[in-house]
Formats: sequence, structure tokens, C-alpha cells
Amino acid sequence: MAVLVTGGAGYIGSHMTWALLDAHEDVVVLDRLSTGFRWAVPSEARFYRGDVGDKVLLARIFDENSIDAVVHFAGSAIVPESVANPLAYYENNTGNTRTLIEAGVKAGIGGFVFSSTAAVYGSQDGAEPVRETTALHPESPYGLSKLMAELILRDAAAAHDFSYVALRYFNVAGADPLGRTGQSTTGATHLIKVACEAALGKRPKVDIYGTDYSTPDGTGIRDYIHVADLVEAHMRALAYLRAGGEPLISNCGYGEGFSVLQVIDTIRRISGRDIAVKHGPRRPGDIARIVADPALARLKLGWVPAHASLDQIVESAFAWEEHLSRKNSYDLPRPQMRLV
Ligand SMILES: NC(=O)c1ccc[n+]([C@@H]2O[C@H](COP(=O)([O-])OP(=O)(O)OC[C@H]3O[C@@H](n4cnc5c(N)ncnc54)[C@H](O)[C@@H]3O)[C@@H](O)[C@H]2O)c1
Ligand SMILES: O=c1ccn([C@@H]2O[C@H](COP(=O)(O)OP(=O)(O)O[C@H]3O[C@H](CO)[C@H](O)[C@H](O)[C@H]3O)[C@@H](O)[C@H]2O)c(=O)[nH]1
Repeated sequence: MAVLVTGGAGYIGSHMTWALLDAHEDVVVLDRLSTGFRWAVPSEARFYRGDVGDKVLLARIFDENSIDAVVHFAGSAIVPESVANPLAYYENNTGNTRTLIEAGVKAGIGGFVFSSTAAVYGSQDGAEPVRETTALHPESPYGLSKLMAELILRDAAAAHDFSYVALRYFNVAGADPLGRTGQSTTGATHLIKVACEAALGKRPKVDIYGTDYSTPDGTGIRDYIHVADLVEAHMRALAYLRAGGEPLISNCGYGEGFSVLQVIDTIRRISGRDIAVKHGPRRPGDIARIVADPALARLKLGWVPAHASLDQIVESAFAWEEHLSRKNSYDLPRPQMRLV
């Protein structure tokens, strides 16, 4: 049986594709290459270039491959962009996810793993860490677009013969410890990537979006999770579904928060480079702080993170950024190493 990875040419999806191949899974990748890269898809995976919203293509993919599970990363993931262009987010994250679920149901898949987000929680007025049972108040179209997809999954799984795991990622960062892939997004907006670029002189400075939040140093606090640990949670979710697991919604974070200033200081220390910063206004859609309670993932999936430190996240992210600089191109292929 094969696993369909949508968004497998993107940041997190390419790490998942490597992990599946390392586990000797048969992998099919669907990606429209809007923010991902063809070179990021290992050659052992079957690749289809196209849109998750394309029903005809989806029918062909399910017809040509024996797919028992879908891991759905394809989506749009920038909070302020969703505030500026909500309809695009509802189309890609909600509408296209519905189309994919429908195609999967028609093809008789057994399991669906969905990339949800901490943005479904919104501000919790200091009620931290957040649990899956916490009331949801998404404050951006991005968060709402993902919450609606969670609800569609809930109803579809109740009506049809499949199960799902929706993983609510907190702030994903870092790169493959074996250096095979990493975050390569052009025009990145995520803090750790932006600050690593600034440390290497690819940007003049880091803008700090808000210094007047009700946090100890006034900057936003997030729960940063290493992409390798996140991918391990997906591998466990897949195993859980194949073993007949009930629908599950679970946080993916470590339960520890770091401020923007703490993150930048860590990158300065690990890179040995200075990073210029400019204090600026708050960014639309941002919240002051969000930290996960990770207990459910441990309980239900047996998920035990192996890289749970900001230093490890930054070391791998910075090493990947240096690799991209040396290559001086985002389009050069990576060596096709694989674990045996
Ligand atoms: N990066 C994070 O911190 C974070 C946090 C929470 C949730 N997520 C979710 O994880 C998923 C992956 O995020 P990422 O950081 O790897 O982003 P990314 O932009 O690197 O990857 C997304 C991939 O999906 C592809 N894609 C987008 N829309 C598509 C469509 N309609 N059809 C086919 N391909 C499409 C893009 O080309 C890209 O390769 C997203 O759904 C995102 O919302 C990410
Ligand atoms: O140049 C920058 C970039 C970010 N920040 C700040 O750094 C923190 C983290 O911002 P990111 O852009 O790295 O990430 P977000 O918290 O906005 O969002 C990310 O994490 C969310 C969950 O917490 C969602 O899952 C979403 O998909 C993902 O993009 C925020 O306080 C933000 O204001 C800056 O100050 N300067």
C-alpha cells in the first residue's frame, strides 16, 4: 500500500516523504509547486505535479496507486497573508481539503492525517498550556480555514468508513538532522528562518513585530517544535490509524514557550553572528502567546520528542541555511541519501 503525501515538495512534507521512505513505505507525492520545490522530493517517491483541488487528477492518482492513507500537508500557512487574502485561504485550506477527503472516501482510504495548527486556538488570555479541549477562538482566517477543515473531517469520518488524526502544529522549525532537506521557502516569513537568513547577511535585519505584548519582554511567545519530532508524530499517527485508531485531534508542541527576543539571542549565540533588529508594530493576526500541552500525543500516539530544545532546532535550521548559501541557489538538487 502507498501513502499519498500532499504538499510533499514543501518544507514539512519533504521531511515526511524522507521519513516514509526511510521506513520503506511506498510514497506518492502531489504538489503544485507554489511554495515547494521539485528537487525537494526524493527520487524514490512518485511525483504528480498538480492541485489538490483538481478532482480529475485526484481520481487518476487514486486509480494509478494503491493508496491506503493520505497525509495532507498542502495548504497555505502564513497568518498575515490570510488576513489580507482570506478567500484564497478558505479555498485552499478548506475547499481543497474537502475535495481531497471526498476523493479519498471514493477511493476507500482507511486513514487521513491532517496538518492543523495552533492558530485554531487564538488568544487564551494566559490560560496555558492549551489542551485539545480548550475552547477555540481562531483570530485569523488561516486558523479558521484549518478549523473548518477539521470539522469537515469529523463529519466525513462519522459518515464514511475511514478515520483521521488532525495534528495541531505549534511553530515548526529546524531541518532534517541528516541534512537532506530543510526550509527553503523563498520570501520566508517564519521567525527562525528569517533570523537565520539575517545572520548570514541575506537580509539586513529582523523586524520585531510588537514589543508591547503582555509577555515578560513584550514580544510574542511561541512553542517551537523541531520538524523531525513533528514528522515522527505523523509516522505514529499513521501507525495508529492503520491499527484501527479512532478519530483524534492532538497538539504537536513541547509545552515550552520562547519570546521573539529569546529566539534571536539563541540564533546569535549558535551562529556566532550578529543580527540587527528593528522594533516595529504588531503584525495583523498575531497573538501574544501560545504554548501547547503535549500530553495527549504522548498518551494516544506514544510520541516522545527526541530533539526538544531550541538549540537543536536552531543548529539544524542554521546549518540548512548555510547549505543554501553555499549552493547559492534554491533549485539545486540535494544528494539522494537514504537510511538503510
Ligand atoms: N510551518 C509551520 O510552522 C506550520 C504550523 C502549523 C501548520 N502548518 C501546516 O503544515 C502544512 C505544511 O506547511 P509548510 O510549512 O511545509 O509549508 P510549505 O509552503 O513549505 O508547504 C506547502 C506545500 O504545499 C504545496 N501546495 C499548497 N497548496 C497546494 C495545492 N492546492 N495543491 C497542491 N500543492 C499545494 C506547496 O507548493 C508546498 O510545496 C500546511 O498545511 C500548513 O498550514 C505549518
Ligand atoms: O520577522 C519576523 C517574523 C516573526 N516574528 C514574530 O515571531 C513570532 C512567530 O512568528 P512566525 O511568523 O514564525 O509564526 P506564527 O506564530 O505567525 O505562525 C506559525 O505558527 C502558527 C502556530 O502557532 C501557525 O501554525 C502557522 O502556520 C505558522 O506560520 C510571532 O510573535 C511574530 O510576530 C517577528 O517578530 N519577526
